[in-house]
Amino acid sequence: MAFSRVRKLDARSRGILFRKAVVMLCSLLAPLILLHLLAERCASPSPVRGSPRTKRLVSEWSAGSDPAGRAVAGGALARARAGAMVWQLPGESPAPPAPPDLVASPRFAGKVSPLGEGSKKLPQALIIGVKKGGTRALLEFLRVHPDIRAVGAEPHFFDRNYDYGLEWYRDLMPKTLEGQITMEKTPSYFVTREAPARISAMSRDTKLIVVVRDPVTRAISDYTQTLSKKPDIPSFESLTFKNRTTGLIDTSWSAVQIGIYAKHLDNWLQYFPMDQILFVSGERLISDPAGELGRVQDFLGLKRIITDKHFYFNQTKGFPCLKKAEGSSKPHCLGKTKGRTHPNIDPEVVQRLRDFYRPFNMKFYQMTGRFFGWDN
Ligand SMILES: Nc1ncnc2c1ncn2[C@@H]1O[C@H](COP(=O)(O)OS(=O)(=O)O)[C@@H](OP(=O)(O)O)[C@H]1O
Repeated sequence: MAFSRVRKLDARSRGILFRKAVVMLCSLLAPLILLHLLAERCASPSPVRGSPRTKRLVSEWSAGSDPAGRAVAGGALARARAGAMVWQLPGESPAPPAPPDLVASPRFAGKVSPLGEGSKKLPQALIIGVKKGGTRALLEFLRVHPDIRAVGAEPHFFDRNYDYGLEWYRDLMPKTLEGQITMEKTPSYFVTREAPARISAMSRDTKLIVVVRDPVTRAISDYTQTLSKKPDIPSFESLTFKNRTTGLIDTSWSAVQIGIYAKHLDNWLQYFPMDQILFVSGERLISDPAGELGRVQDFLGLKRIITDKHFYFNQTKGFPCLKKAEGSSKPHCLGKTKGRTHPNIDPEVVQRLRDFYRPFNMKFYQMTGRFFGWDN
């Protein structure tokens, strides 16, 4: 009995001793393990937690950008510069790289303040027409110029919104710095009777730009746009004539009316001298955008900054596009409402319209001193 008690006590004390040893060992090892883990965490990059966007931003940042967020070689901007493929459609050749003077655009070299400095001014130049002439393309291309600032939407001030007053109009404008030109485009001005007097009242020095296009194609383009919104309208052929049998053209139909350029121009010449109006060929704006843009920059008294280096021809779109749009590093084509497929029109009707427009076109060539070649 005594022997067994001694043996029991021995076993208990051995157990206590063992537990104490384990506790001591643990308290010695724990800080060591903790130190080791911390050291490892500092040595290797931490996994990025959060949304895919956060992960992308962090990886772009670590791929190369300075602390201010400007990407350096290998970073977001560098990839975007080389990233014409973002816009590429299957089977399409990639957009050529943007010209270096675009990459280091003066726009981002302090001319336009990211802090929104400058003041809103009334436009010094307007794209007044014509509807479906290529006015959006011209404005988008001009906006690449660091000395041009323009409203994206059509203000329709001198036709629909005149009663709101000039202060309302000015307020729509973007802020500009000294030497920059404020612009807007509203193609309906060209055919608005009151527009020349109203624009002249704002400033007699306003420079006017009119993009003109073969009036027959323009009429079909106009009709195509209406058809896309109202598929139930009568055919182009039936809308063209007052009386199809006599072949009398319905000149009150706006699609026909707008193309009588010489008549509308007469109205403008009551208020503006010819040298204050520039006519841009809608056809050449497609076949040689840089050439037409050169003329526009000269007319606006600007340095020829927009050149053929800024454009590439997008085979799928079938139109010239910008290698880099304003304020962006990506290639940019106009949207799908620009460059629609036109319906087939009865060739006899097309010929009848050509005959109708010919004398007005001749007059227009004479007035403008430029032969647009619509009657070849
Ligand atoms: N680069 C480029 N990309 C796409 N489209 C171009 C371009 N240049 C000129 N065009 C022609 O512009 C036509 C539309 O003219 P507008 O912009 O003046 O139309 S609108 O009056 O503002 O609705 C549009 O007419 P449709 O082809 O009938 O759609 C185009 O032919």
